[in-house]
Amino acid sequence: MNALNSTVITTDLFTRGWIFIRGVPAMKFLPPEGPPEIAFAGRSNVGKSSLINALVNQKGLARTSNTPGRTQELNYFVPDGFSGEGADLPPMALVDMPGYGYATAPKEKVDEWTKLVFDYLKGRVTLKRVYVLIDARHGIKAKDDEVLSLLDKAAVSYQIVLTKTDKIKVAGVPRLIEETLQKIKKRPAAFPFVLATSSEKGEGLEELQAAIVLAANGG
Ligand SMILES: Nc1nc2c(ncn2[C@@H]2O[C@H](COP(=O)(O)OP(=O)(O)OP(=O)(O)O)[C@@H](O)[C@H]2O)c(=O)[nH]1
Ligand SMILES: [Mg+2]
Repeated sequence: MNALNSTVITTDLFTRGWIFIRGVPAMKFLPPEGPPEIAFAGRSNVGKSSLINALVNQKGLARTSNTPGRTQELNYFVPDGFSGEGADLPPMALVDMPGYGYATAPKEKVDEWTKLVFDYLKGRVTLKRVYVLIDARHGIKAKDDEVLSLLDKAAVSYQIVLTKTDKIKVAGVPRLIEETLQKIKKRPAAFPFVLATSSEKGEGLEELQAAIVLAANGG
């Protein structure tokens, strides 16, 4: 184990500036496996890019849009201040993913990036945790179930994060968490806690930051 690997990651990391380092349009363009990667997956428009921006408190970092299909590559974000040369690697990377399900883009392109999402999720050694985002208004859909099954099969640790909780009644949140937990309780790779967030209102972000830090530290 070198000095870098023994560095303990803390939530202070989220108060630094973060930068975009690479957009990956196909598996062969992935960076060499190194720092732990934490990925954000979910249906198009569920709020993946917005959640990354909210986590690092930088509105324009990941591009967001009302039109589903905004993110079309695996976009890598890391804390600033690491050269990436030699042992000076960032302690972790957040990976924003294209959405699955539907998108305002030609079918060929959508098929291409859906394949990229699935290949990355099942085949990346340094992928430490996947946050699967579920819109609080819609709950788990068939396409989400497909992704959860893939992650179970590949034994990739994942946790469900409800998004856009500001769009439902406050009283509905605990009920939705409970319903979602019931749906995933038999899934072997699912973390048995469901997080509820609103990027818009800044809710649930500290819990998610703490969870990410634990995952990146290998916990
Ligand atoms: N009300 C509300 N709107 C949100 C929230 N998070 C995201 N949105 C909106 O939802 C839309 C989609 O957000 P994105 O972050 O671009 O979603 P995405 O999952 O990255 O979408 P793709 O890259 O297209 O797959 C945007 O119009 C956001 O402003 C939230 O917490 N509350
Ligand atoms: Mg996006």
